[in-house]
Amino acid sequence: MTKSEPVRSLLFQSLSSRPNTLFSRPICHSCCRKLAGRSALYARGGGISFPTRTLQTQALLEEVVPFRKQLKDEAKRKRAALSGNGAKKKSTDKELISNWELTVGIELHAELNTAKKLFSSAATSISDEPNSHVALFDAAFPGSQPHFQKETLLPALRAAIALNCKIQRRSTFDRKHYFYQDQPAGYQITQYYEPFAKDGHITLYTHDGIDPADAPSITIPIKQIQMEQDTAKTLYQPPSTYLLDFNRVSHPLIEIISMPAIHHPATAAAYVRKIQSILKSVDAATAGMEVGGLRADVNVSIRRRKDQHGEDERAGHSYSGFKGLGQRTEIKNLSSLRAVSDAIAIERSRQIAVLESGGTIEGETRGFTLGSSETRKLRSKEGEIDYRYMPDPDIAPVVIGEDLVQHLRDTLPALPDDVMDSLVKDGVSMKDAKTLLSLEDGDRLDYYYDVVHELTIIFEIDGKKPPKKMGRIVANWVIHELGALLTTTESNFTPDLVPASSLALILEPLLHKQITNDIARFLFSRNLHWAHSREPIPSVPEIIDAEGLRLQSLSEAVYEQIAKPLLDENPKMVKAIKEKGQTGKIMWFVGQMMRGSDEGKQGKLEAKRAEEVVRRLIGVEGGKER
Ligand SMILES: Nc1ncnc2c1ncn2[C@@H]1O[C@H](COP(=O)(O)OP(=O)(O)OP(=O)(O)O)[C@@H](O)[C@H]1O
Ligand SMILES: [Mg+2]
Ligand SMILES: [Mg+2]
Repeated sequence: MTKSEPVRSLLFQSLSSRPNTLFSRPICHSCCRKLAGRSALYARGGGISFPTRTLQTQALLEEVVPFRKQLKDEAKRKRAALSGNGAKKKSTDKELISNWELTVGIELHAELNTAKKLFSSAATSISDEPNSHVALFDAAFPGSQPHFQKETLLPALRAAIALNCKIQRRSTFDRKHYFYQDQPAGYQITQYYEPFAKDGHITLYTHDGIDPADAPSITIPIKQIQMEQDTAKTLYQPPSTYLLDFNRVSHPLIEIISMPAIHHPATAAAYVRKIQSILKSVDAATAGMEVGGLRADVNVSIRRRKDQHGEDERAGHSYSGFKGLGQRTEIKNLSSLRAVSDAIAIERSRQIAVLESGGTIEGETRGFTLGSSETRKLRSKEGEIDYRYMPDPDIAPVVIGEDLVQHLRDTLPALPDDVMDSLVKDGVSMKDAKTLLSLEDGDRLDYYYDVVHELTIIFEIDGKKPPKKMGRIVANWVIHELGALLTTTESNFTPDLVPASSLALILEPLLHKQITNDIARFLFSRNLHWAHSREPIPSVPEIIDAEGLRLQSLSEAVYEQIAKPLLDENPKMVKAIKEKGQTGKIMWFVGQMMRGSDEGKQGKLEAKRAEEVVRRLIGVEGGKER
């Protein structure tokens, strides 16, 4: 919003006036980003660049190998060293891992889906021109005051309710002090002493991708959720330039803190994935990990398994009632599910190696780059800054009424678990239900519902009951048939590619066996073609009628003509069915009819009628209603 000169010159000053030597110690959450005294800094506002490189930095730059390259080279070297004795190492690793119990606690930072920033009326934006939405307070202009934007509470509350937290009637904001170039005030406003939500939990199931050892489900307690400000975004321009985009400064965040109750890397990733989908489903946070909308800090410790060495062998650390934990290290700022599980597994191996060789684990903050074979020390506990938390004197306590909480509870959108249950009830397989929930951030699921809705209306108008397998068939088309078509036409999914109403008009005659699968596919691809060519589209029923695509129901005689030769060729099977009552073999004949005949291949045969004919010809009546 404010594009005024004072703010721009402030951005310039706030960077250039700070001695660069301070950067040699990266501080706090998003800070473990590679800066460490190596970079030139620029703040760019509205297309203007302000060079702010200090003399010290200039001197350093001359001899510096870019940090990212150093990491890559190191990882390459490590991988090469490991590859020589890979197989043997893997089996010893497994043995060692089984002696130690891993414990993980996760801090998740999610950008809330709000129009305004946390303490100013500047707009939140992730794609606008850099530094175009910066209020005086966001840039820490002296004398500027925070104005808490109450609306930002709503998505935070929806998230907390969805994560089963107790909403605190009164919460407060505190200052967490640290210095870094992406934090203009020199402190971050967060909720340290009295967060707005506590004591939540989520349950993860096998289909969420948890480790088999946690099957069939595991409940992870959430200690608390707090609101806080985001920091500026640092844009790295190799080899040594860092640009700062202050649009992100003070974007409202929630930090979701889990208890140390996760014991497997896969479960940790499943936890993050599930929280991401819950936040999306209640419209609390929409931006995914790939754009930095969700960032994870993982805390990792290990302890010897109880059954081998007894209670007293256990380490003596504790956290919020969880006792006997090992010393934790914290790996900051992970931005993909893969990075979460890899970093944990790699850090576990490192800690095991240290303890097995008689060493001790130091409390450290570490970093991890995806693809690397190791976590990397950023700073030790002693080097840790004292955040000097203090209540923010400029922000009044937040008081949340029970009526608001109840209203949000009553109007909360369906959560992923509920959606999954209802899809499965509609006949969708668990696998397809999961796929629907995950594709295009839920857009494919919305498309599925639109198609089902359109079909329901068609059936209502026709005065018919929707067939039981409608959900399964729609899911199949929305996922697999559409997926194949998108691949062959190299298109990306959008809901208007083949409008839901058109797909419903294709599926209605298919469900009634009035057209074959092949014809339905043909109609589907024709619709997609029209969508691309932007020609006027004839309606689906018009094409079916104009081109005579509707199936005429085949006579009993045709079914018999297909079945009889099969029965004649397989007298032993017929005997087994007739004399030994092996009726399961009837479906073998049905399968042969459906797959082996021209009519079957064209989708003109109905399995149920084929079964009836086979039973009648063999003389075995009955059969399950399908
Ligand atoms: N011994 C341990 N092993 C594994 N995880 C732990 C251990 N002790 C604490 N944790 C986890 O570490 C996290 C601590 O987060 P919290 O925000 O309370 O503190 P912090 O990391 O010191 O603060 P911040 O990083 O926000 O400045 C929690 O998720 C908790 O479950
Ligand atoms: Mg924390
Ligand atoms: Mg932490």
